[in-house]
Amino acid sequence: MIPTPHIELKDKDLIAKTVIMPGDPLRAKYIAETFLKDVVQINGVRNMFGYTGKFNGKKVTVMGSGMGMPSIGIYSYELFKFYDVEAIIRVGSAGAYTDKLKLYDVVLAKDAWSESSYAKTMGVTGRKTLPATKSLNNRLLKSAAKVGVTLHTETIHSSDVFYRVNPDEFKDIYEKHNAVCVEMESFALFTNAKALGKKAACLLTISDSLVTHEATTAQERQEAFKEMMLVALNSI
Ligand SMILES: O=P(O)(O)O[C@H]1O[C@H](CO)[C@@H](O)[C@H]1O
Ligand SMILES: O=c1cc[nH]c(=O)[nH]1
Repeated sequence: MIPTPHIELKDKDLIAKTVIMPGDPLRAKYIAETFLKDVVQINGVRNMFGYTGKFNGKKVTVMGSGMGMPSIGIYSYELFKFYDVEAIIRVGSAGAYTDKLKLYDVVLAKDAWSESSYAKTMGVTGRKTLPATKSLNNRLLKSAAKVGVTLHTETIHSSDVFYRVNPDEFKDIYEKHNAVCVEMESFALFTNAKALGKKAACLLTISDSLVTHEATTAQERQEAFKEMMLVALNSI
């Protein structure tokens, strides 16, 4: 069934087996322009830009997911199911729930805890915690060691809500679920991987802290996450 409703490409060979997926489509463009050679654009529907190119001679696709679980749910499902993608590595920003994490620290999600009903709705599990794919995480850990980046391998919180009525709720989530930071997509990504027998992982750079209230600018978020991107690219 290609093209799909949200990806316009007719030739699935133009999409690599591994897709690196930031939330922001402009970050996808930046990664393609900065790190890849022989780049072709593979999607522009709804401005959800995707590109395929070569990194160190290896084919890789980078494509935006949009924000939140419904959005990454659509794109990751179409890539896994209809474009024969085997692995998706999300590269995102996250808010720290503990002062042990500093701005620009890089977290590798061991698993994602969520209040979301996404996994239940998909018939995958009623559990609220889903793991990343271990073999893919091991590849990312090896890559990080090679490029000299420290990864904090931890449980993360995948939230349906960015603006909470009670901004202090994060303290409870940190204590009860050991989730060290918050983002908004991994739980759906891990669900789709499990549903379709594929691989998924998530690297996050700390962009702000709910504890200290420090924050990065939008421009910094778009461009300054090079360490995480190099870990993802060198794992391929
Ligand atoms: O930087 P990205 O990948 O978009 O990730 C985080 O940033 C967005 C919120 O600002 C959410 O998508 C959250 O998961
Ligand atoms: O989802 C997110 C991402 C970054 N910072 C937050 O507070 N939440």
